[in-house]
Amino acid sequence: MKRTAFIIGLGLIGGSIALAIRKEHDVHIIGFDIHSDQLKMAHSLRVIDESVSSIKEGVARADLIIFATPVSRTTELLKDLVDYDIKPGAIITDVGSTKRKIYQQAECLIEKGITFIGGHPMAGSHKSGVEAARAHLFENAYYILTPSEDADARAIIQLQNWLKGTKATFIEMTADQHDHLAGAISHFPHIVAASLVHQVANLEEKDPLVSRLAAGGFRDITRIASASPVMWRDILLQNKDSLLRLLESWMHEMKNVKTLIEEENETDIYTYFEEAKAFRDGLPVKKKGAIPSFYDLYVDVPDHPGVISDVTSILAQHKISITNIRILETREDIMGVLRLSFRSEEDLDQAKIQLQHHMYETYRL
Ligand SMILES: NC(=O)c1ccc[n+]([C@@H]2O[C@H](COP(=O)([O-])OP(=O)(O)OC[C@H]3O[C@@H](n4cnc5c(N)ncnc54)[C@H](O)[C@@H]3O)[C@@H](O)[C@H]2O)c1
Ligand SMILES: O=C(O)C(=O)C[C@]1(C(=O)O)C=C[C@@H](O)C=C1
Repeated sequence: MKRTAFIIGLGLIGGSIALAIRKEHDVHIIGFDIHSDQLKMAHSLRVIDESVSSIKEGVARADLIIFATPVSRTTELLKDLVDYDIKPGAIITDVGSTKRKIYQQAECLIEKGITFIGGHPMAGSHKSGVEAARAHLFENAYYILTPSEDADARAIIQLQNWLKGTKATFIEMTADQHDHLAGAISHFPHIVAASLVHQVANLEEKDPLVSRLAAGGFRDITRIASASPVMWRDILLQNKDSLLRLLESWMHEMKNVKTLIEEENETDIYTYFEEAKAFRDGLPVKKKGAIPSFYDLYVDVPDHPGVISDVTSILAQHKISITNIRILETREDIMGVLRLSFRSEEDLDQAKIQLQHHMYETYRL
């Protein structure tokens, strides 16, 4: 008989996990979402096989239960689980971006002998909803698991086996360590991105030209500010302590930068950027972690008509698909830059070879 997976919250991540599970397992997937349109959409996209009208009903039938709701909802929903019938041997997990509060809430399940292993696939998008779900979303990403100290090693392996279709790399840590690290590389950058957008929005009231000028760099650094406000409100509230500490140290750092500019300290300003560049350039590019989110290749292109169709036709001739294309800069008589995004490392490598063969200068950041 087919095993059953139950996904609660059929948005971007719940949908992507369901698709990844289906890729590797002959499984019956049931789903629940408070928004009936998401549930219907998940059904018609074949993300789930069946919907249920309550969490209690799905939980009673499932071998694997995955909470893919915003983190504050997950904490609340876990509370109710203590009173529900759960199949012996069933594994419960979540995909939330914070881990400590969820783990604390799950402790009452763990004490009852129920297997709960917190999880966080470290990849995503600023898009929401099941329509944006993709089976390959987590390919090459880290998938953090936060099992309790005395968790059964076999259950951890079983969970990894359920999730092997994600093609992610599993890594274990405590919930506290997770929140500390995710605070620095994911949650805090989100606050910075939103604050930059606010700064420009405030300026726009005085000079509407500013948003028309907001191009490459501003758009790159603020992409994530387009993500779900519900999801990010919850993350900030659940990782309050780490974020307050990070804000303090950021403000201290900004004060130092302010002094460097006030003093026109050429040497130290240079060193500030040089050290940041060295660290950023040294980050692993092949791993999908916080950086980069996509397989991006940059191509220098002269600013003349037909160049974009030349690049795309070279790729088409070699059957290399691009998932996105963007012109980052074109000014008269100046080289422009094309940013091409690919689905996989292999596509990117092939594109690089073919474009270089046609004398295009390519590079990765
Ligand atoms: N978006 C990302 O980049 C990303 C990456 C990794 C992890 N996460 C985490 O994944 C979880 C889901 O995020 P998402 O991006 O898929 O959001 P989403 O908005 O696309 O999906 C969330 C879904 O949960 C449903 N939902 C909300 N409250 C519910 C409830 N009480 N019961 C049942 N369903 C409910 C919503 O209707 C929605 O369909 C969050 O905990 C988030 O922190 C997000
Ligand atoms: O790529 C993006 O849009 C993301 O913001 C993804 C991102 C991240 O910060 O890296 C966002 C939150 C998740 O918990 C995990 C991944």
